[in-house]
Amino acid sequence: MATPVKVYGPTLSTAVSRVLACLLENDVPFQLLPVNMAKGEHKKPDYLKIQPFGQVPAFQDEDITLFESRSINRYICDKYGSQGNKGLYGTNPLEKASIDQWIEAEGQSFNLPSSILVFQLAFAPRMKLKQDENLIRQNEEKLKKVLDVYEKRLGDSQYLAGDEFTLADLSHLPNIQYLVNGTDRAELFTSRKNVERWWDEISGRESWKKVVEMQTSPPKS
Ligand SMILES: N[C@@H](CCC(=O)N[C@@H](CS)C(=O)NCC(=O)O)C(=O)O
Repeated sequence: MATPVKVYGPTLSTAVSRVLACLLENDVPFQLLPVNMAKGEHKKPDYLKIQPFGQVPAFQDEDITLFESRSINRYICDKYGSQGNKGLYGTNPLEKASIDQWIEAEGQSFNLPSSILVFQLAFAPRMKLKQDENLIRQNEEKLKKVLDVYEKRLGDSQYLAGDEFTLADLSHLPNIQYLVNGTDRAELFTSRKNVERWWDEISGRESWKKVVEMQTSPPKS
């Protein structure tokens, strides 16, 4: 049997959970390796050898090491796509270009305001840090503008890159999960009817439900 791929980092990390969702979609066996971020393990020389920016996740498959969750996911689909969900990263250049376009939209437009809100609204209170109301307001406005674009797009097609669930939709799951279920800002999504329908569909996938289960009851290490 092939050696399981390795994912380094905690399941609560949005970038780690993005990779886990992709592995589960593709039925790829994996081993999760803990990185204790509270103790700064992600900045230690041994870890920096596999993730030079000192962030999670890092990923290993046989003798290759990768970082950047969205690139890792493209690799997983290219290599393992035939084991599980074949359509996640398209089957021809045009499909791939459309999926890439929406993965970029997620990475370049959606991710920054949404991850600032996740940190400020979900993590800061848990960490007993003071919230920055200005930053929250500014990023809420930015996110609303992005979601207005999504609302229009999702009125024309079932998913972002067309009528199939793809890596582009999957990439959004971690931040929306926190905003809808871990803050009082769910309305950003539920007040937009196409976005709400889309969120219900993508968050209802078995793969994502498993990731959320892993986040709420992480395996004992
Ligand atoms: N673009 C990277 C972002 C990774 C990232 O920001 N990871 C966070 C946790 S979700 C982290 O490691 N933060 C600690 C740090 O930046 O020092 C990816 O998608 O993999």
